[in-house]
Order: sequence, then C-alpha cells, then structure tokens
Amino acid sequence: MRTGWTRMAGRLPGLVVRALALAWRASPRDTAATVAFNIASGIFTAVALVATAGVLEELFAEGPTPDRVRAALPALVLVAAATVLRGALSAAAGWAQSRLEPYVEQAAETRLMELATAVQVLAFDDNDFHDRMFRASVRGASETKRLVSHTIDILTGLVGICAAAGVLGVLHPVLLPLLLLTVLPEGWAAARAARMRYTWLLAITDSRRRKGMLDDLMTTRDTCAEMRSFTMRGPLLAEFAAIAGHERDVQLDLARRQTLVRLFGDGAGGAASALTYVVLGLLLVNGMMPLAVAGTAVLAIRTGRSELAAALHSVNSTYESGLYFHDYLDFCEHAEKWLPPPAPLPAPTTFDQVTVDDVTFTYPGKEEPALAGVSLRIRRGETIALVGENGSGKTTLSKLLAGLYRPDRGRVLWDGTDLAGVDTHALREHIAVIAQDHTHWPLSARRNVTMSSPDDDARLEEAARRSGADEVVSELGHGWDTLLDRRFAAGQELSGGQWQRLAAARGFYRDAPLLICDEPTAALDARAEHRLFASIHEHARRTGSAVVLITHRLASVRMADRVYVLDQGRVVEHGTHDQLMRDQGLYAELYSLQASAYRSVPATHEDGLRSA
Ligand SMILES: Nc1ncnc2c1ncn2[C@@H]1O[C@H](COP(=O)(O)OP(=O)(O)OP(=O)(O)O)[C@@H](O)[C@H]1O
Repeated sequence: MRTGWTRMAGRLPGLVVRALALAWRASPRDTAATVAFNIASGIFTAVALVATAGVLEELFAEGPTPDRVRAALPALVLVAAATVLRGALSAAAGWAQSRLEPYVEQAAETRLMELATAVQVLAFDDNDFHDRMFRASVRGASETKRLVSHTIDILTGLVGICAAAGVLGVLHPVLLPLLLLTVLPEGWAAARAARMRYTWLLAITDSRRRKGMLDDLMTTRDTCAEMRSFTMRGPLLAEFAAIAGHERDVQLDLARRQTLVRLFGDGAGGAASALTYVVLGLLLVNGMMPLAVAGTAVLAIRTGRSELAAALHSVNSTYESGLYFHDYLDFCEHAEKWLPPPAPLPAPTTFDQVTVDDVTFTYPGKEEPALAGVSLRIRRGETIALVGENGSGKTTLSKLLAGLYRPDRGRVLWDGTDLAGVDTHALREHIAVIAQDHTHWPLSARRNVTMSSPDDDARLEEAARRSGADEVVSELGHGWDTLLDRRFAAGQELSGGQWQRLAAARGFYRDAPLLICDEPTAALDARAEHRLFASIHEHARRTGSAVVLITHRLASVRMADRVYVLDQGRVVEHGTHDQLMRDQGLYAELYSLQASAYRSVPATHEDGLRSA
C-alpha cells in the first residue's frame, strides 16, 4: 500500500464514506441522530459567537455602564441560551455516538463470523484466505467501531470550523484568511505526523503478525507440552525478543521524528497567531475594525483552532483504524468469492446409490491433482472400504462424498442428482462423518454427540453403546452433562481414545443414509477397535445406510462389500477382499505385509520362551 501525500489524502473521503455506510447499516437511527445533533450543535456555536459580538458591541458603546449592561442583556441572554443548547446538543450527539459504537462492532463481528462459517471448506486450504482472515479477525472488526467514531469526530470538528469561519467571514473579510493562516502550520504538522505513523504501521504489519503467532505458540495449551519437550522455549523467546526490540527501536525513532515535526508546527502556528493579533491590532488602531468585532474575532479564531486540533487528531486516528478496516473489508470481499455457488436444486434426503463418476480434484496452489479420474459406487446397506498408502487421496475422496469439496471435473451423484447443483448445507444434514481429525468440542459430552440434531436419550444411549462412549461417560462426574474443557471450572479432559469414542458416537447418532468413517480407530485400544469395527459393519445392515470406511487396519476391511484401492489419486484396484487377494496387486501386498507383522509376534514369543 503506497503512502504518498495525494494517495493518503485521496483515501480519506473513501474511508469516511465507507465508515458512514457501515454505521448507517448498523443503526440508521443513531447515525442520523449523531450527524444531526452535531450539525445543530455547530449552528449554535455560530449563534453564540455572533451573539457575543452583539454583547461586546453594547458593552463597548458610549454611555453610563448600567445603561450599556442593560442594552447588552438581550444579546447576553441569547449567548447563554445558545451555549446551553450547544452543550445539550453535543451531549446528545455524544450519547447517540456511544450508542452507535456497539451496533457497529456487532455488525462487523457478525459479518466476519457469518462469512467464515459460510465459505467453502476449500477456502481453509488456501494460505491466502487464512492470512486475510487472521488479519481481519485480530483487529479488523474491532477497529471498525473506532473508525466510525473517528469519522464522526472529523465531521464534528469540520462543523465547528465552518461555524467559526462563517462568523469570521461575516465580521470582516480579512479575518477568514487570518484563521487559515493560524491553522495551516499545525494542520500540516499533524498530517505529516499521521503519515509517519501510518508508514510505520505498514512497515511493521508483518512482524507484528509474526509476534502474535509466537505469542500464541508460547501461551496456548495445545503447544505447551511439546514446546517444553523439544526445549523450544529459548528459540521462541529469542525470536520474540528480536521482533519486539526491532519494533521498539522503530517506535522510538518515530516518536523522535514526530516530536520534531510537531515542534515545528507549534512554533509556526504560534508565530502565525502572533501575526494574526498584530493584524487585528493594526485594524483596530487604524479604525478599520471596532473593538467589539476584534474581541469576537479572537474568540472565533480560538474556537476554530481548537475544533481543528480535534479534527486533526481524529484524521490521524482515522488513518490508523483505516489500515485495519482495510484488512477487514479485504477479507469480506475475498471471502465472498469463496461462498458456495448458488444451488438451484433442493438437496435430496436419501438415495439408493451414490455414484462417483470420473472425478478429478486439485487443491488450491497445487499442481498435481489429489484425485484423478476416480469412479466408484455404493448402495444403501453396503459397506465399501477405501484403502491406500499415505497421501493416496482417501480423505480427499471422503470429503467429496461428504459434500465438503466439489470436484473440478466429473460428478458425485445421489441416484440421478448431481450434487454440484444442490444446496450442500441442507445435503450435509443427511451425511454423518466420523472424521480423522475430529474436533474436541468444548461443550458437554451430550452436545459432543448430538451436535445440531434434536436430543433423543434412547438414540444417545444406543450410539454410545455401539461406539464405546458409554464407558467414557459412565466415569464422568456429571455424566452426559459434563463439560469437556479443562479451561473451565468443573470441566474435564479426555484421552485421545476417549475423544475418538465420542466422535464415533457422533457419527452413529446422526440419522443419515450415508456414514463416512475416516480412520475411526487410530487412537483406540485393541478391544475398543474390534468393537467399533464390528459396530460400523453392523450399522450398514442394521440401518440400511451406506458406509464408507477408510482405514489402514486391513484386517477390518475383509468384511467390506467392496474395497477400492487408491494410489496417487487413482483407483488402481477394486473388488472384494478375496478377489483382490487373488489378483496379487497392491492390496494383497499391503495386506500380506500387515499380516506378516502379526504372524512374526508368536514366533518371536516362542523363540523367547525356548531360549529362556
Ligand atoms: N489441505 C490440503 N491442501 C493441499 N494439499 C493437500 C491437502 N490435504 C491433502 N493434500 C494432498 O492431497 C493428497 C491426498 O491427501 P489425502 O489426505 O487425501 O491422503 P490420504 O490417502 O487420506 O492420506 P493418509 O492415509 O495419510 O490419511 C496428498 O498429496 C496431500 O499432500
């Protein structure tokens, strides 16, 4: 982002308009009230100044003092009334403005969350999306309310300056240029200091982000154990100190340069004020301006200068908030491109057969496709297994089946309906997933299983029994109502295998015609693993659902109706276990390798007994 003078000045109106538009959308009533009260308050500032001229005129007139005071009384009453009204109106403006801020913050944060939860899952595989979301969520949304406040403060200052300038223009034509002369040096200095700070903020954005990331690594529970095990404390602290030190030095340099600029601005502003008073004095001495007018002019110039100082301070802050606001807008625009395309067809609720037809899929930023020309089918009541070495494309295929990714080419069909044209959000209500990287939801054990489905105790107990989660819950202090998050009082933590049992129960609980199980037993002990595989195979027959099972435990694949073997994103073999073993291909090789590992154990054990 460039920071030339013209570019900086050019950005300001755009920022002001966008901030006001945001405020209007968040609360039209409070926005209108804030602007209207501020303008009205500015009008009464002008009225008070003009009335002051009337008071001074009467007081400086010829005649006995009591008569002059009496003559000045109506104007004095007007000054008092205008001052009271102006005070009341600016209090009302302040009140409307402070009401507006929470509305703006809520609107900005809600929009951010709505977009983050609506974009396609694929967006989270795009580094650029992550980067923009991080920047928007760290300060972008919260800065919007400040931007709106600063914008309104600028408008308030401008109204005040206009009031003072209007009064001066009416009093004497030479006074308006004099006001300009006194405010220009300080205006210049403030704008220059703002530009310095803005350039500094831009320059340190990346290092600040890195510092935030280091902060996270050193202060979160997820990393605390591994950080200690691998003695990462020293390197992390050293990097943090280097960034913080650099930031401090740059900040000190900025403070020094800003002080010099301000000193110059204040000095020049003081000289300009002195010149103004000299000109006023000359006008008075030469009889070109009455004393009353000169007195009012001094008041108006002071009012104009203080309004300008406030407005410039707000311009300064507007640029800073605008920087973060830009991140926020940038994310919103970017995220909108990741929203799912419009889906004209309603989602099917069930099927007889799911067909994957010649599907190709490539992750963003990757050259090689993760899936290339993959086809398979699965009917209700069947279990199919996806098998293959690490990185062969099993999880990617399961995410396509789950409606989380869309194929670049080819189709995924529920009977005759191509899922590309349906509302995927509604479709996912009819798909259950036991995910490889399941989430440890910081919710109650019950909610960890039922998720968004309605509560049904009988179904909950059944799902828990089939997954082994019943044993986990029976040991929890508050049973199903135990909060599963140690960061909160009375919260409990589970082991990896216990969490996996809950994740499996989650899959069984959902009443869906398609169940996808991706490595559902990786963390389970032998007994629990055996029980879960039996439950998964039984699930298809018992409920008539179609089950897709991804696992490296090939012994459990034997019972599947068909096995699809993937290699580098392609289906290289498919058939029943017996057919694939007869074919002596990749599946037979992997299966035999695993089986031989088990066979060698009793041999070694016997060897051990013999030698003892
Ligand atoms: N989010 C992602 N972004 C980019 N590439 C990815 C992403 N996820 C997976 N890949 C790549 O896609 C390919 C297939 O990965 P996938 O996770 O589908 O394999 P898998 O068969 O499930 O592996 P595993 O057995 O290790 O779980 C791999 O080359 C992997 O590097």
